[in-house]
Amino acid sequence: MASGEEDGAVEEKETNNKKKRTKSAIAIAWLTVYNIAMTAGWLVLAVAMIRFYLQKGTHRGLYRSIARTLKFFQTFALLEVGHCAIGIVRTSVIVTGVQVCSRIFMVWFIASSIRQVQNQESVILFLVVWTVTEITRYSFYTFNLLNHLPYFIKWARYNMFIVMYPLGVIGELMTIYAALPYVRRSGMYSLRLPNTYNVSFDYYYFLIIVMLSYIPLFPQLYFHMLRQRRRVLHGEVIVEKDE
Ligand SMILES: CCCCCCCCCCCCC[C@@H](O)CC(=O)SCCNC(=O)CCNC(=O)[C@H](O)C(C)(C)COP(=O)(O)OP(=O)(O)OC[C@H]1O[C@@H](n2cnc3c(N)ncnc32)[C@H](O)[C@@H]1OP(=O)(O)O
Repeated sequence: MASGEEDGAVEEKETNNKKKRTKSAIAIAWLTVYNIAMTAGWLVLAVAMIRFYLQKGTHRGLYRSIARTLKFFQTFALLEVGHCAIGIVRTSVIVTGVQVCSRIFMVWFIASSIRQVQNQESVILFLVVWTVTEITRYSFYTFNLLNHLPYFIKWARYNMFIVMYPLGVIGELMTIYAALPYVRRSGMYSLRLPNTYNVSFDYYYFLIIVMLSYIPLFPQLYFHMLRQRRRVLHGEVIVEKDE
C-alpha cells in the first residue's frame, strides 16, 4: 500500500474510533439519566404505597391511588426494548420485549381497566414484588454505569429474582384469574358477530390464552436470569441462543 493510502486508512480508522467513543459516551449519559429517573420513579411508588398503607391501614384503594404513576413509569420501560434494538445495551430484544409487554398488559388491560380486581391481595403482591425488583435493578444499572457498584446491590440483583420472579408471576396470574368473571359478564374488549368487519374476538378466551402463555414463556425468562447470574456472580462464559 502506498504511504498516502496508508495515512488515509489510519485517519479513517481514527475517525471511526472517535465516532464510536462519542456514541458510547452519549449512550452512557442517556442510560445513566434513564436509570436514575426509573430508580426515582419506583422509589416514589414505594413511598406512596407505604404512606397509603400507614395512613389508611388497608390495601383497599391503594392501586387507585398509585395507578397514574405506575402507568407512567411502567410504560416508559418500553424504551428498554429500543435500547436493545439499537444495541446500546447487550440484552435480547425478545427477552426484554416479553418482560416489558407483559407488564404493560397487566397494568393497562387488567389492573387499570378492571376496577373490580384493583383491591385483590394479588395486585398488592405483584406491585410490591415489581417495586422491590425495579428499585434494585435500576440502581444496579446506575451504579454499574458509574463504576461504583456496591456488592450488596449486585448480589441483590442476581439473587432476589429467584424468589421474586415466581412471586410476581403468582400475583399476576391470580389477578388475571380474578378478572375472568367480570370480563365474561361485561363482554369488555370483545367483538361479537354479526358486525361490519365480520370478525369476532373474545377477551375472556384471550385472557385464558395469556395465562397459558406463561407456561412456555416464563421459564425462558427465568433461565435467562439464572444464566445472567452465573455469568455475573460466578464469571461463567455463557453463549446466548436467543440473540
Ligand atoms: C400482549 C400480551 C402479553 C402476554 C404476555 C405473556 C406472559 C409471558 C410471561 C411473562 C412473565 C413475566 C412476569 C414478570 O412480570 C414478573 C416479574 O417481573 S416479578 C419481579 C421479578 N422480576 C425480575 O426479577 C425481573 C427479571 N428480569 C429482568 O431483569 C429483565 O427484565 C430481563 C430483560 C429479563 C433481563 O435482563 P437483562 O438480560 O437485561 O440482564 P441484565 O440485567 O443482567 O443486563 C444485561 C446487560 O445489559 C446491561 N443493561 C441492561 N439494561 C440496562 C440499562 N437500563 N442500563 C444500563 N445497562 C443495562 C446490563 O448492565 C448488562 O450489561 P453487561 O453484560 O455489560 O454486564
